[in-house]
Amino acid sequence: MNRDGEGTALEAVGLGKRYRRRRGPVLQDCSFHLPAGRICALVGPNGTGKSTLLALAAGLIRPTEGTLKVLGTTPARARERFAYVAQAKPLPPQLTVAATLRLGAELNRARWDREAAERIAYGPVYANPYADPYGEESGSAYGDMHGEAAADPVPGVGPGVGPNLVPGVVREGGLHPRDRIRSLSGGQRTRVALALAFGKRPELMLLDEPMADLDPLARRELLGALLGEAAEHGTTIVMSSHVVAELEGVCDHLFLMGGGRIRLGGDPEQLLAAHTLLTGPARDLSGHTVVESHGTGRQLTALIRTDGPNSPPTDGWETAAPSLEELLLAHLRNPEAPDLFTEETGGTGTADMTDVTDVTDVTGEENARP
Ligand SMILES: Nc1ncnc2c1ncn2[C@@H]1O[C@H](COP(=O)(O)OP(=O)(O)OP(=O)(O)O)[C@@H](O)[C@H]1O
Repeated sequence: MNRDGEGTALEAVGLGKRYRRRRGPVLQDCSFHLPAGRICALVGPNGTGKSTLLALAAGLIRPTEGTLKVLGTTPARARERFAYVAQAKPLPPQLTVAATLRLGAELNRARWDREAAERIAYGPVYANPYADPYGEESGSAYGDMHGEAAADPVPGVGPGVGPNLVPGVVREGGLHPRDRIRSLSGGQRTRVALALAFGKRPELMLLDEPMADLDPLARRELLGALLGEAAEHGTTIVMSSHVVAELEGVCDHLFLMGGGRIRLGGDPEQLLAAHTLLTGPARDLSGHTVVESHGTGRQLTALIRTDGPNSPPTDGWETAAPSLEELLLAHLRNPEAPDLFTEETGGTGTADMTDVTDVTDVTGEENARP
């Protein structure tokens, strides 16, 4: 339990991962703490180790150094309690959607939530309240594996629409229980993979770029489902993403990865409140922690830390609160910006938000982008 009486979803201490001896480490001395019940966005440039961190948490690979606890124990011991959706979303191509969900149910007998899984897989497909999405005639997982799909008993309704469905209610891009995995688009596979994750009713969901190949409507629907799940069951969600705009207002926790570690961590509101965006004629910003600055000619835009001992300068600067996108972009542009963690998130050896007194004297000039 942490100081607020919450459990801990993830705890890394001195975590390191190196794939090949001759190559540099992907993660190095990475320490952080994620309280349970948060919806956490994991962001960072390509190749910074987001998938690696999620795979370590899922127990698919082992750390080279340090430890990563999942739900207070090792990933292996926590296996039943978390769900992991990989970027590649490997699913058995020969199975139907219904058989895949049945397999999920068989593998997770103790906790399977059929309704939750079907809600995600089929979305608003069913208008018939008596519909049985598994359809008795759709056969067993074995039958499906061996190509024994049932013939469509509703003549003229069209391919993929079965007897338990009201014709015309399968929305465009929607799934039917008897669709085979191999016939699905990338976004439709994502839907099935997320359905398996939801059906498991996990305490923790580890999602590697879950929204990448979904259309805007499906994104909205599935983000809504994730929020509902987290609110109703206190599920912790960790999801990597490159789409910063969709994270705003959804996540109540943020991890920015870079340089083999978490560079920014904590409640996005608190992280934003610790920064000010300045615009004005270029001049000396020494005495302030400048995260990043860039300018055209004599005009400068700078993101500075405002949680240090110095208040933001007011003389001639226009000041504004940064957006989440501006905060992240500034840190991405300047990998040298000092790390920042809200109090509850920082691991061993990390900066604490209450503790950023070591103000680096950086002028806008020195830190300007070329
Ligand atoms: N199985 C592997 N064997 C060797 N190197 C690997 C392996 N998996 C990842 N890497 C390397 O580790 C680094 C981090 O990769 P990772 O996939 O974790 O990054 P990422 O932040 O998820 O990237 P992206 O945003 O592009 O998905 C990369 O340099 C990658 O080449």
